[in-house]
Amino acid sequence: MTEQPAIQDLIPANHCFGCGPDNDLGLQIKSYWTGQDKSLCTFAPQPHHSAGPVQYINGGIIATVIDCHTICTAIADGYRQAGREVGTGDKIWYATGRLDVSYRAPAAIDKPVTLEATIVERSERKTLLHCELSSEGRLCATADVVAVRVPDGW
Ligand SMILES: CC(C)(COP(=O)(O)OP(=O)(O)OC[C@H]1O[C@@H](n2cnc3c(N)ncnc32)[C@H](O)[C@@H]1OP(=O)(O)O)[C@@H](O)C(=O)NCCC(=O)NCCSC(=O)Cc1ccccc1
Repeated sequence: MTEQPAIQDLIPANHCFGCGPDNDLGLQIKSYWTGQDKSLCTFAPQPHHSAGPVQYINGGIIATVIDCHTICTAIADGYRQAGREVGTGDKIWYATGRLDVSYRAPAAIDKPVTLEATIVERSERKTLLHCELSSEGRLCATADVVAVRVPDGW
């Protein structure tokens, strides 16, 4: 799994709070392909990512890691569909058009969460993804995401 480079480490000039290697104060999540249409991310929250109760992860942080894991998966898939390695040739860039998160159970702040994204549908302008976030084997959040292809200069 970790022998392949993280998708985020191949995307050039990414300053995103959730997934940009170029954002020193960001979460810097890393995503990896696990199959043709599936990808995985493991995120270790820090104490300051808590909700009101210190033992659980903040909902916005959960939404952010889901957002970034799925959008980076859509970007990597865009390169795959174009027959290119991520980061080569003209830049392929997607933005979040829709992020629909269901919070099903609280996620512990002191345990890593795993995110599994699946590409459900793709067309020229958009990619639909489903994501499941689990903590200690328990499903804590599910999400459906619309990633929309945007121009290089976006
Ligand atoms: C780009 C877009 C989302 C859509 O542009 P438009 O010109 O309006 O697009 P157009 O009308 O040509 O539709 C094309 C296709 O897409 C569909 N569709 C469109 N919208 C929606 C929707 N809302 N919901 C559902 N579907 C929608 C539409 O039906 C059509 O489908 P079709 O092909 O007919 O089947 C624009 O509204 C925007 O910029 N929003 C702000 C985005 C933003 O700020 N996001 C947060 C920051 S990014 C981030 O944080 C992640 C990140 C991390 C790391 C690195 C990079 C990113």
